[in-house]
Amino acid sequence: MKIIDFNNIYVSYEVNPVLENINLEIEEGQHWAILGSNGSGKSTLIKLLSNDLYPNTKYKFKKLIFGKERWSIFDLKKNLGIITNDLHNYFEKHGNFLTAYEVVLSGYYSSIGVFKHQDFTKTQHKKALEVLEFLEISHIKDKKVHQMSTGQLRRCIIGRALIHEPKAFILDEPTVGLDIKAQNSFLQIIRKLSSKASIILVTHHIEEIFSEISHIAMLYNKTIFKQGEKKEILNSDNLSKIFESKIILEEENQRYYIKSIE
Ligand SMILES: Nc1ncnc2c1ncn2[C@@H]1O[C@H](COP(=O)(O)OP(=O)(O)OP(=O)(O)O)[C@@H](O)[C@H]1O
Repeated sequence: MKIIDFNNIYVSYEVNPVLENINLEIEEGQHWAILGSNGSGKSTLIKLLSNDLYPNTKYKFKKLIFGKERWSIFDLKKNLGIITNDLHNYFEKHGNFLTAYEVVLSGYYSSIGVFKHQDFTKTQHKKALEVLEFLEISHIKDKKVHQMSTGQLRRCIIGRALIHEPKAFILDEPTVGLDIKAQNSFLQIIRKLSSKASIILVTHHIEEIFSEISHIAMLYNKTIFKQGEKKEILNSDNLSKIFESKIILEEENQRYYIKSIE
């Protein structure tokens, strides 16, 4: 089953085209990194996936998510855990009185917080605890959002999606704002998550491409410049092109890093 099956998609903001001729097929079980420089259209691509934006109907296109053309927002969220920093910021602003446990539980109603009229079953409560355990944040169960570190809140937000056991997660620059240690432990959590669901990691940080990532798509010049298996696509030439710099990429123990850039 294909998670994403896109063909000939164009997206414009008002009259300006931002994405052109997007063709992308992502199979269940694969893990992808979507790479692109600032302004290359990564966020736009995510908005397309979350149905916050629609393709330009001037062009004949295919846009299937799990084989379906139409989704209700709620059903889509159950299948596809989309984790953006907008959501993180929203919780910081409007949900800072919530505990870690409540943030996770709120996923059942896709609400910001839990309310008296919302009923949760025993199974749902149990699941919320399991999710906290899996994400290694059981110890902050009763901690409130305003007392949490950035990494802790981000894990809670993943937990909020994880209660639905989605088949795939789309993570938009998930390590923004994390220090080196927090970044590393967060990446370990994402790797753990990759045993449960497909990961689509949207980033411009090469060193975040963990070993389980099997495929790469590179956005450049409003379109997908290259895509395919990591070993074919992730190289100095392709990176130099999309970041418009002379980049030497190195790999050691399945970790990639930029050796030099001019
Ligand atoms: N609401 C909008 N209205 C008009 N143009 C927009 C809008 N949002 C984004 N754009 C433009 O679309 C292009 C792609 O932007 P997008 O945010 O998708 O890039 P990105 O790859 O996510 O960038 P970054 O890495 O900086 O987050 C940019 O040229 C941007 O200026």
